[in-house]
Amino acid sequence: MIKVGIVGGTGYTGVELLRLLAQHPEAHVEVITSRSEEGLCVADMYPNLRGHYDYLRFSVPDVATLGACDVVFFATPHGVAHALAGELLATGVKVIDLSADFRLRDADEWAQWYHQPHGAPDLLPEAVYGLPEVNREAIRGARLIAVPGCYPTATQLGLIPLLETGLADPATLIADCKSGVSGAGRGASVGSLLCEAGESMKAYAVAGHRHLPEIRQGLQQAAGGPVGLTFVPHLTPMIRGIHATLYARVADASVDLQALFEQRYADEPFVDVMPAGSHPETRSVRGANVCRIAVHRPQGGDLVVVLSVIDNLTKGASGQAVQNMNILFGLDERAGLQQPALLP
Ligand SMILES: NC(=O)C1=CN([C@@H]2O[C@H](COP(=O)(O)OP(=O)(O)OC[C@H]3O[C@@H](n4cnc5c(N)ncnc54)[C@H](OP(=O)(O)O)[C@@H]3O)[C@@H](O)[C@H]2O)C=CC1
Ligand SMILES: CC(=O)N[C@@H](CCC(=O)OP(=O)(O)O)C(=O)O
Repeated sequence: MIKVGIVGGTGYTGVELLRLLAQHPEAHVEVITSRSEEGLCVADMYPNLRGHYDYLRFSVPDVATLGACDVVFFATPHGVAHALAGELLATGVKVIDLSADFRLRDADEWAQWYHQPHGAPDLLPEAVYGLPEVNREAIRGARLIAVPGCYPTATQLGLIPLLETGLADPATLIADCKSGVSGAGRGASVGSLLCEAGESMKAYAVAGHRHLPEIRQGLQQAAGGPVGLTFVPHLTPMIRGIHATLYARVADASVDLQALFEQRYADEPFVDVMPAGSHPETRSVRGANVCRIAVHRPQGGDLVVVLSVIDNLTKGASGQAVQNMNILFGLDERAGLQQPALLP
């Protein structure tokens, strides 16, 4: 059994890790932290987990306790993994970070977007960006994984088949993305109130969102050169889900895009290329570690529209983190992740 520690057990991604790991055949959660709920039984906070973690109580983050685990997930705000990852790695623990702390290769760029100095630039060279569909081999040998963000996962999976093949104009990409409210974390905020977010929809961070450099970094790797990307996130009245509508110019009308996407993801257990003409819904991925994609070329023109949906908490965070753990420890990549979506 893989001994698992989770730092940040009271947030949305922390409890999603617990939900997924409860069914994992090879992993056992030994430590879960919360500074605010120290001593509380996990099942007392989360009744849906009663019967699964009756032995487990929240404890304050402590390197000695976490250091007895085989792998530690960070489900914490930015900066926490910077402070603790180095010490844990030194004790031989593998670290899988769900925050953005190690996603950008460049420490200065990270500091610019996250408005604080990078807390562990010495660890950046060994951090592996945990998008299995691109970096599976590097993940296998890694000690430190940076799990991609939710918008970046949906956007990159939707666009990379067009960029890797050189088909899309890399200078004119557009990602028009909608997120459920849980993307903003479990902390109380006016913008997340039912009466605020439940009856409205809005764009935000149009001038520049911190996922822009992360998405750009991944797309540039796929394109093998610079990309021009417009990324506009929106907050929508649902609790979970990302819907990315992606636009790219593809001049070559002879290419069978459906076949291209099907071939690119033929061996991927968690990317579902839907039949031509499909309109994937976020409800069809709720609770499932899957990205469903549909590719359209309206009126046969040169503007291609890719629709990409994920659950922000599953393929967009905790499910992808468990997928990384499975690869890291040489397990079946699907272990603990094969449940279908909750809704049709
Ligand atoms: N929500 C989402 O859809 C996604 C989130 N992410 C990323 O995952 C991370 C967690 O997100 P989410 O679960 O939504 O966040 P939440 O705000 O819901 O939860 C944060 C957790 O971190 C703990 N925490 C906060 N500050 C510290 C600290 N200084 N030291 C130790 N623990 C701390 C909190 O517990 P306590 O204060 O009790 O210690 C809490 O359990 C974030 O970096 C987020 O950006 C990534 C992809 C998608
Ligand atoms: C709806 C909403 O607020 N979404 C969050 C992004 C989701 C997320 O947590 O991404 P990181 O892991 O990169 O922080 C936001 O826009 O900041």
